[in-house]
Amino acid sequence: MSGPDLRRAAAARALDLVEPGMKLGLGTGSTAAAFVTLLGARVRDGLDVVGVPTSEATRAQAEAEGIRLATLDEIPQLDLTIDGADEVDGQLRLIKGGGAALLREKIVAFASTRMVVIADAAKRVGTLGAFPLPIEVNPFGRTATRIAVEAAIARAGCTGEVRLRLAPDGAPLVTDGGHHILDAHLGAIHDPEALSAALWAVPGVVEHGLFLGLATAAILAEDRAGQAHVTVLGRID
Ligand SMILES: O=C[C@H](O)[C@H](O)[C@H](O)COP(=O)(O)O
Repeated sequence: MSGPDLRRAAAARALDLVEPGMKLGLGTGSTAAAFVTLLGARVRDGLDVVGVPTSEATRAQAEAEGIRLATLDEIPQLDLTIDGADEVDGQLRLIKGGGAALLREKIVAFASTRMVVIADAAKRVGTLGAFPLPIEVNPFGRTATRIAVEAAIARAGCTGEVRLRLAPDGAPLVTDGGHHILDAHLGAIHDPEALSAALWAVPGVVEHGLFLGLATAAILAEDRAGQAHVTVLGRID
């Protein structure tokens, strides 16, 4: 069973949570895209929902699917956000931002009553940090910010290298919000709360990819004897 099949299985389970009239946060990435595709089919069958996209990429996809969209200024409180993740641990703590959408994703998740993560079960980890932690920074003073970020990481008891994320053309990647991304290759984050607080103390850090206390459930899909098997962590109702 391929990755796309597993992503679709997790997305299909999440679609069961959607009810008519819901205000939805629409995540970013390949798994969230699978959900938007399935949601689009339901909308064309008559389901009435409104979505707030977490990236320009998701906005374009959702528009093409015919999903009614709004901004968080028009709808500041959402019922449910469905989004992917790069890592999820047993306490539903996440690393997100592999697709550089972490800032809007976190704003939308924070504005949602429920955030349900959908992912290939391979994203489940015992300890966060094998996936490089994305840290979104203002381009102004980026080198000074990077040095301060490295010091904050050390203060939080982590070690590793911090690298500027580049776009395919070799220039610094620019997020939807006009910022840059530093990827912290840490290996293991034993105290995510301490690292989050340390990063927040650095001026120039706009957001980081640790999502702590935001996800209410995770739907994880894995291959069992050629069939997609879905496991739910947390409360799905
Ligand atoms: O910035 C991107 C997001 O946080 C994605 O949700 C995350 O990278 C997971 O993406 P995918 O479902 O493609 O693995």
